[in-house]
Amino acid sequence: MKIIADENMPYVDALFSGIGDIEKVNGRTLRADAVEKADVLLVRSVTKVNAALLEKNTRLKFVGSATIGTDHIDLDYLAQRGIPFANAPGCNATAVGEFVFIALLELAQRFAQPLKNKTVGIVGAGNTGTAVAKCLTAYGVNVLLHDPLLQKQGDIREFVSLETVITTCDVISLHVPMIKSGPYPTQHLFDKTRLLQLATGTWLINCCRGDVIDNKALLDVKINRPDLKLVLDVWEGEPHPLPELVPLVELATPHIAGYSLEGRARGSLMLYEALIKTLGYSSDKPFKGLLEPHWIARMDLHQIPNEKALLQLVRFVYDLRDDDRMFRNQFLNVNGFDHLRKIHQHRRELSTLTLVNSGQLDVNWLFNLGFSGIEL
Ligand SMILES: NC(=O)C1=CN([C@@H]2O[C@H](COP(=O)(O)OP(=O)(O)OC[C@H]3O[C@@H](n4cnc5c(N)ncnc54)[C@H](O)[C@@H]3O)[C@@H](O)[C@H]2O)C=CC1
Ligand SMILES: O=C(O)C(=O)[C@H](O)COP(=O)(O)O
Repeated sequence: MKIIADENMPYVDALFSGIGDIEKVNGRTLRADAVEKADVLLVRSVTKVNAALLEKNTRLKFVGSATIGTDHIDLDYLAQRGIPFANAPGCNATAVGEFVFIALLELAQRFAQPLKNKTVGIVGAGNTGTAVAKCLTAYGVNVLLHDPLLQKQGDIREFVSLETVITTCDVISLHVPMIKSGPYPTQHLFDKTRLLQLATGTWLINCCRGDVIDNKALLDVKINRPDLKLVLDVWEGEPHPLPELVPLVELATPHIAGYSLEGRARGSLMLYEALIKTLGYSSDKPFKGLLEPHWIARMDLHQIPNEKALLQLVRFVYDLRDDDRMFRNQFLNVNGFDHLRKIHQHRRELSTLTLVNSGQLDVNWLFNLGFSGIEL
């Protein structure tokens, strides 16, 4: 069996080598000739899987995408050809949740505006939006959710309108899929009109898809609104973001909000499990066996951390400023964006740091936030 896998998908050898011969490819430049002989195709968000890519292939038994987003997959075409498909919903939710939380702690310190006093509006309350809400709620931040689809489906959480989010929230974090049509499209959901409605001093975060914000309009608005603070992990026109926009963004990263090692390992493992189910085999790969232990084992807590100390604590695990710095140095290089994504190996989740509570401190909120904990 021939397995063609994106070279940026970790743990492919550990998981799939017993199933077939693996060929690793650049997913961004993948073309029909290269997948002609594939029995299994494993992709990431940069590969458009459609009739043009698969026209020469008559043997494909499975397509997997190690992502939650499926906007790069022609699902109707796969269904029409009877090719089983799986993606990896939720694999990177914790990573995105922690990324947004850490970004907000960074902005709070930078602008001396405590995060605790802010109201955060989350647009799209699925896997990643819920993970952001979990971190913020654990820390005691007020959160408002907007998700008309979940609201209609009877989700018991409280929801507000998009207008309420835009006009009343101090922070807005976007977590919707890329949808071009239908009753709730998200392409340019934040167009010039909505961007102009943002309240003074709003912090706007986009970790879902670049096209959810009209980036040209954002540039125009931001030039005249220094009060707006932006965190962008995703960009229109990836891998070539608008060059004038990047310097105006507080924290700028190359679509890596979901790139914890744990999140990426979960994505590969979910595809492995879906493939062996499709083939009728049984699973024998434990998640824990895939990951290397983290270099920080445990840390003693002697007092309850304030917001500044909390930021120092999370920076031990993941310092978002490193990714921001590398991005600013590289984004103008032709392959800079993709290069940074390819070499991204340095991020773990908060659970890799065990906090030892030897002083009977009231720190359950830290464990709810994601750190591992031991009570002595
Ligand atoms: N930057 C990164 O590394 C990552 C980006 N993503 C992107 O984020 C998106 C969301 O991821 P998940 O939360 O895991 O997906 P999800 O499918 O679990 O949640 C998306 C939510 O958005 C809601 N939604 C859809 N249209 C909406 C609209 N017009 N207004 C408000 N809510 C709407 C849906 O009802 C759903 O609850 C993905 O589709 C993907 O494009 C996801 C993971 C990592
Ligand atoms: O899950 C998604 O959807 C994402 O956007 C991934 O986190 C990142 O996508 P890749 O480009 O690495 O597949």
